[in-house]
Amino acid sequence: MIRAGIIGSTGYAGQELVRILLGHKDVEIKWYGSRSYIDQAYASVFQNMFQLVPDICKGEDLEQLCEEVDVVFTATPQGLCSSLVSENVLSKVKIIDLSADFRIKDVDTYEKWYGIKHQSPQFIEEAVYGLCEVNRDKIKNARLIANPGCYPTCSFLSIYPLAKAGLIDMKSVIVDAKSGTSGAGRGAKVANLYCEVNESIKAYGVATHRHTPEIEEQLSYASGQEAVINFTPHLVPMNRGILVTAYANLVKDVTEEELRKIYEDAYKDEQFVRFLNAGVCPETRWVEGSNYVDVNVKLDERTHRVIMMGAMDNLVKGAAGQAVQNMNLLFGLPETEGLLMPPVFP
Ligand SMILES: NC(=O)C1=CN([C@@H]2O[C@H](COP(=O)(O)OP(=O)(O)OC[C@H]3O[C@@H](n4cnc5c(N)ncnc54)[C@H](OP(=O)(O)O)[C@@H]3O)[C@@H](O)[C@H]2O)C=CC1
Ligand SMILES: CC(=O)N[C@@H](CCC(=O)OP(=O)(O)O)C(=O)O
Repeated sequence: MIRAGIIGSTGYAGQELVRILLGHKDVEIKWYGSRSYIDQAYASVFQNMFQLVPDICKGEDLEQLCEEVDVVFTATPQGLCSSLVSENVLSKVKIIDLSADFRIKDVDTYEKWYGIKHQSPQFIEEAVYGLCEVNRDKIKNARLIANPGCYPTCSFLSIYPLAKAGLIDMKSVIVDAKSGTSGAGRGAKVANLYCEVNESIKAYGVATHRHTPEIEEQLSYASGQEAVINFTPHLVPMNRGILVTAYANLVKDVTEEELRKIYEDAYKDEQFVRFLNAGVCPETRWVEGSNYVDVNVKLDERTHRVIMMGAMDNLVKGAAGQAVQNMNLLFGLPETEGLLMPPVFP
């Protein structure tokens, strides 16, 4: 059995990790980490876990946790994981960090977009960006995984096949993205109150959102060119889900059939990326509660642009599901273990 600890188990991403790991036959959760609910029953925080989780919440103590578990998930705010990780910790356990601390290779870029000082830049180079579909082999031997961001996962997987094929102008990419409010976390904020969010939709972080450099970096690796994108996220009145509609200029003439063949080839062996039939647009409701990303592509001959679409559950493939996918790779398990639950509907 793999012994797991979750720092931040009482957040939205953390509680989703608990739900997924409880259904994983090779994992036992040993540590339900919290800041606000120390010594309280986990099931008193999340009543859906009544009679399923008898454990109490514990404070964050990575040095002690290292002695008790094989893998630690940090589902905590930006800056916490980088303030805890050390050579001693990494010599004892695998760390899967759901925050952005180790996603961006250039520390100045991280500090500029996140507005905080990085606490352990010495581990950035070694950290592996945990996008399993692209970095599978590197992930298997890693000690420290930077679990990708939610918007970046959906944006990148929607665009990746054409970026890799060199068919789009990497300075023309526009990503229009929408997220349910669980993406903003469980902490109380006026902007996320029911009356502020319900029956409304708004853009936010326009031209300044911190996921912009993460998406650009990964698209640059995939295409071998410098990617410069416009990324505009929107908050929509639903609990879960991310929808991406991305646009780019084609750099050469191509048919819709050729575009579709590129996607088919890119994703034919990927269990969690579903390339939809022609004409079907991804919808968040068809992936909710699952680790699937649905993608599709459409050629607009009139404008000589391509439209790339994706839908995914921000808490599953965008956070906890992807973290478990990474854990499976780290421990030599089938990548899909514990993750094949079908989407829920309605
Ligand atoms: N929500 C999402 O869709 C996604 C989130 N992520 C990332 O996952 C991480 C968690 O996000 P999310 O679950 O939304 O956030 P939440 O605000 O819902 O949860 C934050 C968690 O971190 C704990 N925490 C906060 N400060 C500390 C601290 N100083 N020491 C120990 N624990 C602390 C909180 O504990 P307590 O509740 O007990 O105070 C809580 O369990 C973030 O880095 C986020 O960027 C990544 C992808 C998607
Ligand atoms: C709706 C909403 O507010 N979403 C969050 C992104 C989700 C998140 O937690 O960020 P990471 O994926 O980088 O971890 C935001 O825009 O800041």
